[in-house]
Amino acid sequence: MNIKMDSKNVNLWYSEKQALNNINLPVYENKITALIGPSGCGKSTFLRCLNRMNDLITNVKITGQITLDGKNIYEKDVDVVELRKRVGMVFQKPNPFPMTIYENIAYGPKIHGISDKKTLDEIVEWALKKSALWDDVKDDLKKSALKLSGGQQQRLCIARTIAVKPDVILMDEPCSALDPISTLKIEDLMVELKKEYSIVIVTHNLQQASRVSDYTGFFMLGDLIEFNSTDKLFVEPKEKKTEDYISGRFG
Ligand SMILES: Nc1ncnc2c1ncn2[C@@H]1O[C@H](COP(=O)(O)OP(=O)(O)OP(=O)(O)O)[C@@H](O)[C@H]1O
Repeated sequence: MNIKMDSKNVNLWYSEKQALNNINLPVYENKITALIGPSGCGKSTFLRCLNRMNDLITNVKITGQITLDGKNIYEKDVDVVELRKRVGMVFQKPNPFPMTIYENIAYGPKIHGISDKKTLDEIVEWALKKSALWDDVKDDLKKSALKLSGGQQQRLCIARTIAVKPDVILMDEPCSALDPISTLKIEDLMVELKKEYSIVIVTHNLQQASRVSDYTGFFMLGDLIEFNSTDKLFVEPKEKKTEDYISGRFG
């Protein structure tokens, strides 16, 4: 099994406050990795380290190493725009751009230099099909993306992410604003997408982690308490803290 991204001794501080302590966590290729743990334990902070989204926050200090295909993404010569193309992100609240469905998807490829209309049309259709939205919107590509339902908007955001052909997709609680049916659709989509992408998802929903993920990391107070295959972590956790959390004793 190939390691797509790897983290070695990652520490992160927001000003004086340390939010991640010595995190070592692999992201396996074509697998879904779930990050779970109580509120404020550092899941989203760690997720944002994987495509350097924390660079946008002032007074953040990061030490350690995170690699993508063996290359340290924090090295000085790394082009962050190119990195975020390869490691895309889907946020908690669907955040389509206030433009048409078509333009939402074509936006990224255009920024990365594609201007041929036919190629863009093909990318839009491909990305919408991949994210199981094509049938819903194929006759409405010129409609504002903001008119879609919340679940459709989140699938559009996933389509927008894959339109630039990333290697890794980061998802920060992508279903927390959605109803149960839309949630199941996104979960099915993740399982479909892992055939081509490596996925990391932050979730508060333990059932969701156990349903969709192959690997799970359990965080607490900035520490990675346990990382294992999802089956093992949920069925026979090694750590007492993991067992207490997954059995609902705290969090
Ligand atoms: N921009 C920021 N500036 C300062 N501190 C921050 C910032 N973002 C997060 N923190 C702090 O870092 C710690 C980890 O937060 P983080 O959002 O990563 O946790 P989380 O596990 O994702 O939480 P939740 O499940 O509630 O989203 C918390 O104590 C939080 O207050």
